[in-house]
Amino acid sequence: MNGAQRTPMTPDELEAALRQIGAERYHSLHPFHDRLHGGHCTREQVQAWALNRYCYQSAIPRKDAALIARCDDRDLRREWLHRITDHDGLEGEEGGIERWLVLTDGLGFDRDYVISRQGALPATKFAVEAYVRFVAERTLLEAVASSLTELFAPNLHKQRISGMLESYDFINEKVVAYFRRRLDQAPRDAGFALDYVKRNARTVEQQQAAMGALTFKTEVLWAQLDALSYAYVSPGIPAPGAWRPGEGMRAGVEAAA
Ligand SMILES: O=C(O)c1cc(C(=O)O)c2c(n1)C(=O)C(=O)c1cc(C(=O)O)[nH]c1-2
Repeated sequence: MNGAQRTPMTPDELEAALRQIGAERYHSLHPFHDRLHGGHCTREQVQAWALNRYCYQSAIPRKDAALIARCDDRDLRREWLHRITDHDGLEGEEGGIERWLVLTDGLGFDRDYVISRQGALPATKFAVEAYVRFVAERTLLEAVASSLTELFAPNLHKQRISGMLESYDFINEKVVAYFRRRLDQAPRDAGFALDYVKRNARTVEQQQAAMGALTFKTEVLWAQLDALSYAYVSPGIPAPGAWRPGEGMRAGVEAAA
């Protein structure tokens, strides 16, 4: 389980090692999440979080397309494909990105402003693009393993749904629909990815690469919350050009807020 290890772990030992990475590093541990779920964010801080997270959401289908583009295995491509439509939607069936925009609508944002990503923090953009590039450039095993943070997402989403509904009068069932839907989607996707990694990471090197990919991904998520905290909590200095409270709202929303 460390750099000196010479004998590969069994698949179940590998799973335990991957879960340990989540237990130690997943962004559920970030103080921004306590603040968000515990009702201690201002409306502006919730707005900043949702605006920045749109960048992540909207890049996920590009990341999944990058994985498919380099995959010779037809079964894996078929299995991975629904991840794209889960986010982009299908004719007559809205996807996760639309549900995320319902959340930003509920927070008063103008959709074009959100979609333009012009107000996102530089660190958000860099972290998200690093994830897309990682998946495009590293081995397929690492690309699949980097999605394994989703193993840990459902607990976080459950806390988020109940915490935010309870704590904020500007959050309602309609705007948390994104997270309710992920409660079914994420375990299915993470279960498949975990099984793939357990079957394909057989050597010490492959197992270390899979663990490294998951660690990298926890850093992609953590860096986004660090940046958000610096810009909008303390010291509260958004980068030049990044969103400032009141910007990017739909006409008339500011007066009602
Ligand atoms: O709210 C969250 O904390 C959170 C985390 C993650 C994750 O762990 O990567 C994802 C999501 N949400 C999510 O909604 C989502 O669609 C998603 C896709 C992926 C991925 O790596 O393919 N992660 C996540």
